[in-house]
Amino acid sequence: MTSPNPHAIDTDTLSGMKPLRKVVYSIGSNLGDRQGNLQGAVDALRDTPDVIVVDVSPVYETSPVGGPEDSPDFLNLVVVAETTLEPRTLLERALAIEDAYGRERTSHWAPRTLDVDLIMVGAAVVDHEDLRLPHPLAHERGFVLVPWFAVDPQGEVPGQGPLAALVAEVDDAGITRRDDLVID
Ligand SMILES: Nc1ncnc2c1ncn2[C@@H]1O[C@H](COP(=O)(O)OP(=O)(O)OP(=O)(O)O)[C@@H](O)[C@H]1O
Ligand SMILES: Nc1nc2c(c(=O)[nH]1)N=C(CO)CN2
Repeated sequence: MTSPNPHAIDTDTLSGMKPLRKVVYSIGSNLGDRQGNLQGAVDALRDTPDVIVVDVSPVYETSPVGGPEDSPDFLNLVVVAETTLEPRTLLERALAIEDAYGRERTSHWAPRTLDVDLIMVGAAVVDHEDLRLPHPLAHERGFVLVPWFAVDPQGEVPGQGPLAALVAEVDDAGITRRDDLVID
């Protein structure tokens, strides 16, 4: 008779485990204390149960894409994390973090103290009015691709391909790395 394997995990335990998925956030601010707002958002993500922050990109100063003509420049960064949470729970948390930083929902693409967008959650594909994944514009936005590529050169936008190829195509005029602005 063989003795039981002390390292074995029973199948009930395994089937109850939620998969760990990669989640990528794009965070931007173009009003108020822009660096402080980004730092606050990163801290809030780190404080989120079941979200493990793996990488925080450098900060980039970026020209506004869309929005009013007099829109101020943004500071942008990207956070790469791992999570067992569902996309909708992640969205609720992202919106709560925006609200905590005084975000007023005025017009689409209006200047904002804090914008926390979900770019991808594993291989999830969602197409609802209030949640679209992967983010439908991520693959063409330099302010997302450039920071993301800096910390995750092997990354991919699901359905769109490797970051290395996407970043090579994107217009990076108006995107300046700000190593003087450090996020802890
Ligand atoms: N992937 C996503 N991440 C965050 N919000 C999303 C996503 N998909 C849809 N939304 C919805 O978009 C709303 C936010 O609209 P908002 O005006 O802030 O868009 P935006 O961030 O300015 O524009 P864009 O969608 O071009 O990034 C949220 O209330 C949310 O329900
Ligand atoms: N440079 C820049 N432009 C934008 C940004 C942003 O974060 N950075 N966010 C937008 C809506 O999500 C629209 N335009």
